[in-house]
Amino acid sequence: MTVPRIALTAPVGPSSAPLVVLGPSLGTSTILWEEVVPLLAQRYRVSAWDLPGHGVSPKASAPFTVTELADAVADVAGSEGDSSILYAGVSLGGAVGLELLLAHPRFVSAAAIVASGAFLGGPAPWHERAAKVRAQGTPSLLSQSAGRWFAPDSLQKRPVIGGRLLHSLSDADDESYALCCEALADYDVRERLAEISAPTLVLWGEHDQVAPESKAEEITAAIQGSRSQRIAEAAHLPPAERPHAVAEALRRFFDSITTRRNDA
Ligand SMILES: O=C(O)CCC(=O)CC(=O)O
Repeated sequence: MTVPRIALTAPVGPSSAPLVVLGPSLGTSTILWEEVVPLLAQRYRVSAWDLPGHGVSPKASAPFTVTELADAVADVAGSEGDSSILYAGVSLGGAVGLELLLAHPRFVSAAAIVASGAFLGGPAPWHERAAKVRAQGTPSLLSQSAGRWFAPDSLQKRPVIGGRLLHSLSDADDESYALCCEALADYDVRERLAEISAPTLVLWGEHDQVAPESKAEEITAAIQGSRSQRIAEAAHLPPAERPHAVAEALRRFFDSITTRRNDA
């Protein structure tokens, strides 16, 4: 395994504000968070990262684990000079969030896990998807992914961002996408959730079939003090489908951490 390389956008927001780092779901890019960033940047410095071979991150050519992706995020976010960060990630980006809380508990002071879970299906479906992408490319996933990503009305209501996200998928590097699938094949932190003590918020889309409410409940049942919140009219990509609802939930959550810190 080799540590994958990822790119982080330059932070936007007040220069002395706490840093919020936002992570993508598989097949998407920083576009996923584009409408949330300005809403959070009123109070936070906000950066987003791209998966290997997606958006502007370099392609991957060797296997990596979700833990190693989390190490890469901690490494690039650490180069911003903050002693700790706040984090939110969607699906694979949420899995990275749980790994960050486990492996970098001093650096990640709170995380929001969005449309994700402690286990995302296991080896068989991910190896199957990796093989399909290596044989036929990411464009072969478009219609099925669109069906899973968006709630019934989301694409009609938000065709521009929906279309751009689907372009992120067809533009993603095939081998990097396949390597992300293989990282998810081996991902399972269910037995380790109770080790997490940092504040954790779980957001789930009411129409999400990839990470439904049961996955959110599995996390909140195991992490003491964590809580979950449903995002209505969203499926697997709530930040793009309901940016204001997601930004509001994140802002309340992060404000509760930073207020506590300021009062201490
Ligand atoms: O979104 C992820 O990071 C993993 C789940 C997934 O692949 C969703 C999809 O494309 O159908």
